[in-house]
Amino acid sequence: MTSDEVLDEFREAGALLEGHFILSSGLRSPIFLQKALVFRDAARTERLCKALAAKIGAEVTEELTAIVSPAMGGIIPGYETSRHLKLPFLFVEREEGEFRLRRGFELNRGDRVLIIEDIVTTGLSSRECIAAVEKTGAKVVAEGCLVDRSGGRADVGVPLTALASVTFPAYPADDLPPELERIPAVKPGSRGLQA
Ligand SMILES: O=P(O)(O)OC[C@H]1O[C@H](OP(=O)(O)OP(=O)(O)O)[C@H](O)[C@@H]1O
Ligand SMILES: O=C(O)c1cc(=O)[nH]c(=O)[nH]1
Ligand SMILES: [Mg+2]
Repeated sequence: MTSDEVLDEFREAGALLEGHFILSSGLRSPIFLQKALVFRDAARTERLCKALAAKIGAEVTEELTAIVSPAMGGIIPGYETSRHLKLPFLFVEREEGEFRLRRGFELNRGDRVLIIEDIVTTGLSSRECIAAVEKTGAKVVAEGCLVDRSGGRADVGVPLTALASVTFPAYPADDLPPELERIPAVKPGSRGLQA
């Protein structure tokens, strides 16, 4: 699957949004990939994650024992990719702002983990997820994501396999172009949400 074909899946799902968005990192962007609209279609999700699993199979030669994804966005693609790679699937979720394994999930020193993310922008959420996994003594071997919207510039600290690599603009909040200043900003993601 090419990057254009992956973006077409987002477009067809109505998930390629234009406006003024506050990203998880705090950066602002005129484009947002609303992955939830992709994941509401199981067949579309399967197509994307099957292709991601195949790309990971070709690029990651080291043995893997588990997949871990960061909630919320990573859970559905992580689960679906685990089905194709035939690996156990776990997720980390935020507790007082920090990613942790909960719900009886455990990893140990022998585990060799693949992280699966939905979208990578700055790589901050990926690095936080990797730190949480490594606290258990497990080793993070590689990461896969559906879309790397940094066009390969984000450094997650392990080799990253992106099904699509694209460059979408992102700006610091205090350095917005005039066309964004004019639109009220919305924050679609879950980081910082209060219960
Ligand atoms: O590479 P980054 O700059 O960290 O941005 C990408 C992250 O942002 C989104 O998560 P978000 O925290 O918005 O919450 P969500 O997973 O609930 O959508 C997305 O799911 C990635 O985890
Ligand atoms: O950087 C983000 O927070 C982000 C960007 C994007 O396009 N989609 C998303 O879910 N999160
Ligand atoms: Mg996320």
